[in-house]
Amino acid sequence: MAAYAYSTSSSDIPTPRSISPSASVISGRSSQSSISNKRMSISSRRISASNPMSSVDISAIEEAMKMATLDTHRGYAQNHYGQVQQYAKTEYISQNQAAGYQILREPLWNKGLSFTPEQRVARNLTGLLPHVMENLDKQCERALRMIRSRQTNIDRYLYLSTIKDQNVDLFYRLLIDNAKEMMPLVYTPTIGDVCLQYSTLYTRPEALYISIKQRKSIKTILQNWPYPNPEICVVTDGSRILGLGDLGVNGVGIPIGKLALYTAAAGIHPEKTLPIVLDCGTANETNLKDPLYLGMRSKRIPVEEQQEFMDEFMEAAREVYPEMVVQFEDFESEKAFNYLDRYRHTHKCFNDDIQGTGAVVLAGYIGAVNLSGVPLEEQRLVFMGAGSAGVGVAKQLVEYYTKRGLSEAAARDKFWLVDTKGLVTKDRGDKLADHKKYFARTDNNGHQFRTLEEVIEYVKPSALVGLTATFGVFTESVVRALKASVDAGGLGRRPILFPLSNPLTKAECTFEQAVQWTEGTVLFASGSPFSSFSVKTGDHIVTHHPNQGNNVYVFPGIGLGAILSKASKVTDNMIYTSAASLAASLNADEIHKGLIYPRIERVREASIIVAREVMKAARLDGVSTLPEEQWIEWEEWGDVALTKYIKERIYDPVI
Ligand SMILES: NC(=O)c1ccc[n+]([C@@H]2O[C@H](COP(=O)([O-])OP(=O)(O)OC[C@H]3O[C@@H](n4cnc5c(N)ncnc54)[C@H](O)[C@@H]3O)[C@@H](O)[C@H]2O)c1
Ligand SMILES: O=C(O)C[C@H](O)C(=O)O
Ligand SMILES: [Mg+2]
Repeated sequence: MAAYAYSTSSSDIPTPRSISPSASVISGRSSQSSISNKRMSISSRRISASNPMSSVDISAIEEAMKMATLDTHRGYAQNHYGQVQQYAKTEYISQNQAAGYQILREPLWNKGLSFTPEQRVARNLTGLLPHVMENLDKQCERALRMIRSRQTNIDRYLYLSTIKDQNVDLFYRLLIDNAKEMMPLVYTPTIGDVCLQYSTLYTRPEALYISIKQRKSIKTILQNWPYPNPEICVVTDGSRILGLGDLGVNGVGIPIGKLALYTAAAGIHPEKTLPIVLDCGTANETNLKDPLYLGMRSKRIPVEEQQEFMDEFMEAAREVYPEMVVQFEDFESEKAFNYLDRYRHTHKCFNDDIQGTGAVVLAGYIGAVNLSGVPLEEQRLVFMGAGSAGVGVAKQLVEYYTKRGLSEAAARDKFWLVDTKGLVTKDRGDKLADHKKYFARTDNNGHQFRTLEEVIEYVKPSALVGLTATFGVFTESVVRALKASVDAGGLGRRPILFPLSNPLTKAECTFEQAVQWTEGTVLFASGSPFSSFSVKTGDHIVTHHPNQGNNVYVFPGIGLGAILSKASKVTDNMIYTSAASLAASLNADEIHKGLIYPRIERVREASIIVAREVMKAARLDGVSTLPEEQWIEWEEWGDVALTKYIKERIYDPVI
């Protein structure tokens, strides 16, 4: 648990500093007295010390609130502090109420109806809340009823955001306990719609917004974040948001959503998460014409200028928050590859779309191959889409094959990548983007294959992966051709079909289509969630269960593992291990149902396994900076001890 000491010597603005270097700053279930509570207890101590009768004098409140809020973020704190003063000085509101009211207004302090009678008295909350005391489960029941009564998913999202703005514990309890229902609201697909309308839906800031015009102030802006020492940052420039293209600053919904899942799925304390959007202009004409658009109203800056901006951002981030892991998200492919190559050896960072997607699809592929009846070495894979995700996934799978004994050339030969111009070949006649060159085929004898049907006819694949951001490109004839090519011998071999594009409106085909067109034999995973469905055949009802092949199964565990192992960088092996451990995390029921990923309700359990194995990989690669004695102890006690260590450090709101 985090421990903080406040230096009061040189300035009236105390600065927090960790006094427990070996302890993680992720707060745990056992630590309901997280940093914010710590601040409050400091506040309360000072208040009661200054007045044993607990009638509070205004200067004590002022000082307490300074202690509570001025420690990290001046603008934010001054705002809070200003409000306290304002309330405290208002004729109709007593000084005691001011302190209590402030607690209820701070989403990280507010425990809603969970405050005990003692806490209500001690914190001047008496009468500010209805009489009942309710645990979080009860409060979730109320919230669920409200959410379910809303007509649209955007309305549900907005309701959830209101809860997040008021009571962080309640928001995360809801998300953790109702992952299947809530995740599609705070993440894909709803978050796609939210991003499209972000500038209209906007009510309050939830991220750092750094524009190219603020290049000289990046450090100051980072320091302005109200919570101390973030451990994980998700940053985008909004240039390729899901499959929706360039949304500019409106893309900030993605870092916000991903970080909500860092907390829900991996227990990273919400105070330790930092969403950032870099505003480099946008190519999106709709946004540029929208009078409410919140970003810079100008065209995207040139790639070179953004490179410099990015260098400055990465440098500033490392200087201001040296422990923070940076996750690159939804940068258009050229930048995605460049930034990953440029910073991966010098900064604690990884790219979710390239590496996270690579890992999650590898995990699903391992499971699917086991069920397919086609041995691993006989598999032939066609990828529709050769962008950051397509190439990232194909490379991860090549690594898997090489680890299983194939030469790199033989492994690479198993992949046929297709883009808008057809099969990617060396002699296609167009200038191939750098990231595609590795997979460009040379065995096509000068013939070019322009359509997916032609490619399937030529390759006879056993697996078809879609990362095109284009709805419906897996047509009936394509899927039927895939099935025919896999099971030409009538041996009951099953096709692997992964339409992975997000959100649902961009999926290459639907789950029902895939089942129908393959007579129920498909091994299916999609990026956004489809529902199970049942069909009656004769007396039998058969229920088909889809899989969600989304990087949410790995990025939270990769980030948590990197943080807890205090990794100096994120290595390829850490990413690879996340895939292998996810593939091994299915329970008996999931295996029995023929699933290839754990059910989404178990994403938190899976993330802990992934984090544990990522930590071990960090250690093996020599990038964990934890003390050696710690590792020796875990080696002695094994996974149980390491799992316990992780569980003790993760956020799990209770009461
Ligand atoms: N499931 C997941 O976890 C996950 C992870 C990352 C990305 N994605 C999704 O993958 C999609 C692509 O992401 P990206 O970063 O690779 O984008 P990208 O823009 O870098 O790549 C898209 C690729 O698809 C090709 N393409 C587009 N339309 C096509 C068509 N009709 N036929 C053939 N090829 C076509 C393009 O030429 C390009 O190679 C997005 O929808 C994104 O949401 C899903
Ligand atoms: O955001 C997601 O749901 C997955 C992925 O990172 C994407 O870009 O589509
Ligand atoms: Mg993404």
